[in-house]
Order: sequence, then C-alpha cells, then structure tokens
Amino acid sequence: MILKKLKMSRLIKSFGWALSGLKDCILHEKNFRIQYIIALGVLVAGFVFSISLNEWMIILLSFAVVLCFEIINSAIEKLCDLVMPEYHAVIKKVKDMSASAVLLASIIAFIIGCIIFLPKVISLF
Ligand SMILES: Nc1ncnc2c1ncn2[C@@H]1O[C@H](COP(=O)(O)OP(=O)(O)OP(=O)(O)O)[C@@H](O)[C@H]1O
Repeated sequence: MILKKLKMSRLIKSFGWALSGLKDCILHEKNFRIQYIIALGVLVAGFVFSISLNEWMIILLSFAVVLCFEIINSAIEKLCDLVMPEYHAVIKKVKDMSASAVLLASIIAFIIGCIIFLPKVISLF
C-alpha cells in the first residue's frame, strides 16, 4: 500500500515535470509557438469544414509528430549549446540533422493538410 502510494506520487511528480517542460516550450520556444499557432488554425479549419473522423485522426497525428519533433529538436539544441558553446563541425551536423526531422515532418504534415483541405476549399468555388 505504502509502496503503491510512493509510486503514485512519483508518477504525479514526473507528470508535473513533463508539464513544466511543455510550458517552457510554449513560453520560450519561438518555433514551437509558431507551430502550435498553425495547429490551432488547422483545428479551426477542421471544424469549419466538418472533416471526417478519419481525417481528424490523421490531422491530430500530424500535429503530434511535428510538435513532438520540435520539442525534441529544441532539447537537442539546448544540450548542444551547453556541451559546446563554440562552433564545432559535429555540433553543426547534430543540430542540422535534428532540425531536418522537424522539416521533414512539417513538409509531410503540409502535404496531408493539402490533401484533406484543398478539395474542400476548391468545392466552395
Ligand atoms: N555550436 C555550433 N557549432 C556549429 N554550428 C552551429 C552551432 N550552433 C549553431 N550552429 C549552426 O546554426 C544553426 C542554427 O542553430 P541554432 O542553435 O541557432 O538553432 P535555431 O534553429 O536557429 O534555433 P533557435 O531559433 O531556437 O535558436 C544550426 O542548425 C547549425 O547549423
């Protein structure tokens, strides 16, 4: 029973730390803010165009992939800046590769958005 309570309080604490990381990203990471504002815009478009359940799931999955990659990219950048504040060729590779994950996910999310919304927008005219 005590062990269960300890495990539970540890779980709640971990959840709190993760939430504070998310708050940090929202407040201090410019790129993350831009991406979640775009995500909010797409959410509104989803309601306006009454997209289907399957379309909602694909859109939400795209948000999750892009936003999670952005958070991991920011964390990697922070770690790189701490470990190597001066220019280093390996750090450049690490940062560029990490940023490329966000870029790739964003391009695919954009294509998915076009596939879902373009026919609906075109049908308005
Ligand atoms: N210490 C470093 N050594 C080598 N190249 C670096 C270093 N720091 C940054 N760079 C290069 O500059 C690019 C931008 O790095 P930076 O850390 O400013 O990221 P950013 O995408 O501009 O993120 P943010 O806007 O959050 O600062 C990296 O992708 C990398 O090519």
